[in-house]
Amino acid sequence: MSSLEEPLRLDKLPALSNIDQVYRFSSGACRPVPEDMGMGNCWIEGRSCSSSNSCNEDFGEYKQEHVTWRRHKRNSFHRTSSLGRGSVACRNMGEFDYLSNHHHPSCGDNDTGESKYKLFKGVPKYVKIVEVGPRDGLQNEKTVVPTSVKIKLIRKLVSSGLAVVEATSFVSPKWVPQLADAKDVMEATQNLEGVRLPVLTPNLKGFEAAVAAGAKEVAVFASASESFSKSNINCSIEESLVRYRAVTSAAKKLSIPVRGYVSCVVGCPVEGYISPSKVAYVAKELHNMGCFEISLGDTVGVATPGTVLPMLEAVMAVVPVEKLAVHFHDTYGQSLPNILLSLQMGISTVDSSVSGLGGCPYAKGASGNVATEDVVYMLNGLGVKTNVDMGKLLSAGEYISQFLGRPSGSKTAIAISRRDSRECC
Ligand SMILES: CC(C)(COP(=O)([O-])OP(=O)([O-])OC[C@H]1O[C@@H](n2cnc3c(N)ncnc32)[C@H](O)[C@@H]1OP(=O)([O-])[O-])[C@@H](O)C(=O)NCCC(=O)NCCSC(=O)C[C@@](C)(O)CC(=O)[O-]
Repeated sequence: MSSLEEPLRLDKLPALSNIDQVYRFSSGACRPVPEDMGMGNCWIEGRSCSSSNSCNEDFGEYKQEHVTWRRHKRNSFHRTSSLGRGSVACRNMGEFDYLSNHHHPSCGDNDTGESKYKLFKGVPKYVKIVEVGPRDGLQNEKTVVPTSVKIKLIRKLVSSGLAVVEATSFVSPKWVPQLADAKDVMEATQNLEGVRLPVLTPNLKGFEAAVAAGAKEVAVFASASESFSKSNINCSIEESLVRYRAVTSAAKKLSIPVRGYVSCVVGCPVEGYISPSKVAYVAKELHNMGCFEISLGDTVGVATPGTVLPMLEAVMAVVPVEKLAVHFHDTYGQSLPNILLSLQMGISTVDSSVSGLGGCPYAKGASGNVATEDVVYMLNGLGVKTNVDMGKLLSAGEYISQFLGRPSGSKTAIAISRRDSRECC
């Protein structure tokens, strides 16, 4: 038994033998080609690359292709919503713009020969952010958030340029009452343009309800921990894989893309340390059944770069890196270093939650997801594109934090709002 109150002890962590290991994964901004989604239409962004993940080292033209939907143009950092005094609109973004966009050579640049930049070489030029705030963020709130607030939050997030916003879950309302309005949320948002709105489906019943409500993309969620699987979805890992094969096969018939989650990829609230081979097994099964992307979730937020590295190594041995995403909770404040390491290893899809909302109702003690604002700030600082307008993102975070009546969980949002209250008043 391990307690969430204590981080995984050093003696339980696999040794981080050599930072050079990271260089082996410098695959750059490899993106899946459209057919790789397995099901339905999809979009790709980035350079094409071979199945071996070894991108052409000529960091030339960065390609953007869109297949089925309109993309938002990248908005200027200065263009913000028109809120009142002290809010996003009155921000003097000048200094912040410099700090957050100050350019460091990333993988898109020619080698400067400067050793200090070598560590950034594997970092992709574009990172797709999967915003999970409306689902993961709100599923654990004590008070149920009204449907109209959820819909407004989703609209605000979409208007910030986020290309994927996980909208809700079609799970049992007895298990997660906060998302009992999934049908209404989906129906009100399904026609938003320029965005994908996946929803969680734990079984065929949820899948059918999601499709009936207009969902065009779904996600299944397995676990690398037997105990967590039982407490979260009331079945064993193997039973869950049987259910998910039924979902992916039904989805394939309708050309609906399915994302797969693996929870507890480093630690479990009951079992403690989870071995990388267990994570790799579940990830491979999800990939084999047709999931176009596998998101690796540190559900309880205990991971550090020292535990993320061997876990990713094991998973990348069985699932192509361009099909992987990372999903960190920030319980121990390790999300950003974990994300940076993941990027260095070639991963270019990151899950996050506006204002750092979140936590799983079946992972007691776990805190919210890494805040989207903090991820965007770090990526801007690395010179990595996200297509997210920080001003509009801050406005979405401000909106939901005000509604919930508590300060944002994003350090970036807090820093900017403190600075603005000094400068604007
Ligand atoms: C999986 C079940 C449904 C099994 O729940 P169960 O009780 O074992 O299922 P059951 O088949 O015995 O059905 C019980 C009742 O639920 C109904 N039911 C059955 N399925 C559905 C459905 N899809 N939608 C609506 N209702 C459903 C079913 O019709 C029945 O209704 P009753 O006859 O009692 O009135 C339940 O355990 C459940 O809903 N669990 C979801 C828990 C959840 O959402 N957890 C949070 C997800 S977060 C996570 O997993 C981590 C992640 C993804 O964020 C990544 C990370 O952070 O690491």
